[in-house]
Amino acid sequence: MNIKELIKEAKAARELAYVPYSKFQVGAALLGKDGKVYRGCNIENAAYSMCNCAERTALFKAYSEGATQFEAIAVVADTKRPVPPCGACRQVISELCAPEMKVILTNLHGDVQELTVAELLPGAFSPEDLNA
Ligand SMILES: O=c1ccn([C@H]2C[C@H](O)[C@@H](CO)O2)c(=O)[nH]1
Ligand SMILES: [Zn+2]
Repeated sequence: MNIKELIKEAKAARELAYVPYSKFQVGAALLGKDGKVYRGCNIENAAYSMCNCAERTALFKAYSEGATQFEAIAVVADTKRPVPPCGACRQVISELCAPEMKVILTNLHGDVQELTVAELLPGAFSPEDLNA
């Protein structure tokens, strides 16, 4: 699977977003090293703080099925610039994905920004910080 195909997967995931409050649909597609794709959409809740982003939906789906090694994640939304993941997702991605993994941010206009997990959240709080 190439980047273009992974973006297509993210767009398909976006169509399933449950967003009655923000009406802001986001899709993600996480490519496992085994070639499997884990799609994720954002899922909101009337208790707003319970909303879950597309990126974390995809990652939690993968981990819950035993997949922990990934090639890339693509994220798409209808934004002017390639959609920037929120701080919570940057933190979760930093811990659950390798620092050199590709992060592909895009939008419906076809703008694409490619970076690595390490670049997504410099100075992330990490498991090592728990060992005083
Ligand atoms: O990268 C992002 C940014 C926002 N959202 C979701 C959270 C909420 O449901 C809606 C508006 O913030 O978009 C994502 O899923 N991913
Ligand atoms: Zn997020």
